[in-house]
Amino acid sequence: MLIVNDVSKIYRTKQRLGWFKSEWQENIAVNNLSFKVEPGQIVGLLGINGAGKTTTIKMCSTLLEPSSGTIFVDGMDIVKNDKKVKSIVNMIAGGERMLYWKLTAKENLRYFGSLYGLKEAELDHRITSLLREVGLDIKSNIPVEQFSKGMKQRLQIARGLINNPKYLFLDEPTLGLDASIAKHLRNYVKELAKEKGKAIILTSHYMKEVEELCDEVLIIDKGSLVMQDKPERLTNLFFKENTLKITVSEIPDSLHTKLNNEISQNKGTWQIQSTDDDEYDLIIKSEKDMTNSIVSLLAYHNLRILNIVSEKPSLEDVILLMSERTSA
Ligand SMILES: Nc1ncnc2c1ncn2[C@@H]1O[C@H](COP(=O)(O)OP(=O)(O)OP(=O)(O)O)[C@@H](O)[C@H]1O
Repeated sequence: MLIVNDVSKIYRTKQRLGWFKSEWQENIAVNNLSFKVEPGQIVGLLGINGAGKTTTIKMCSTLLEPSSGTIFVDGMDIVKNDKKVKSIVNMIAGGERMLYWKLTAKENLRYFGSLYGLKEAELDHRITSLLREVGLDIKSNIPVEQFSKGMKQRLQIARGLINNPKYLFLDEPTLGLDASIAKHLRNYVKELAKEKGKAIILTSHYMKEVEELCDEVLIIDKGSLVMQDKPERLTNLFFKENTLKITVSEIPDSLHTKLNNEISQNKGTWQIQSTDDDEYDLIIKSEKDMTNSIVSLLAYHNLRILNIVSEKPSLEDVILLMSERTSA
């Protein structure tokens, strides 16, 4: 099990105040954070930019030392037993970092594998099976600079698995990938947890990914935990509400009572906003999709509908809302 207990990380940076003056500034990136991840579990770590996700993942994967608090992996303190812990954890970041472009896929894996002190025969065996698992076996001798984005990302996955880690930290693993490759990768991540028993922490900006993969979600803001729950609960809490925006050329006052009756019957709220083009946006928030009934009402009163947009909040909206609530 991974146990993060009351962990904080403070970055100290030197700030220049003039030609001869500078002072140290402290930035609390992670603030008294505690959580656990069990084998076979996928935990989503969510938060707005700068919330402290990468710092948390870097500490769990021994790349950074906590300023205070403890992190235990399989009963080992990551600071006191960093060598042993390093051999059973790994981190995979989205994008195109952490690979040597001039080296082939095989050479990259050989290099990263050698850092874990794996024996030649074991390394050979692992490289061959990993390249097959990520579908790069026939491309294994091609320099990475000739790979597509999806191929590079698949190689990143193989690199992250080269030491057969029990604990895997995935930082935006599907960033920039097209839909089909991302889907394939999600299935693979699920398999790693559910069939191979790996404990996984995942950061992602995609709600679909979080819903599909995570057993539990942690939302952090300014380094502190603001919510910990099942992803379905997150969806139920925040994604119930539809926002319907109907743009019309006018809304006569006489229609207000009828709109109010219709919308309040459905426990919704509404407002009218005038636009720069001398038009009006009727904005309705309700759990039930009211598109049909409102369009019928407006059409019955001969109002010209110029545009209709119906949307649910995005993951970004939910995280922002959580952050706003905690700073209020
Ligand atoms: N090396 C560093 N030195 C100083 N401050 C840092 C350093 N790395 C991160 N920070 C600061 O720590 C805070 C948390 O950063 P972190 O990268 O962990 O956030 P994040 O949630 O991963 O953000 P993003 O979604 O943008 O990747 C931010 O305020 C950031 O500016």
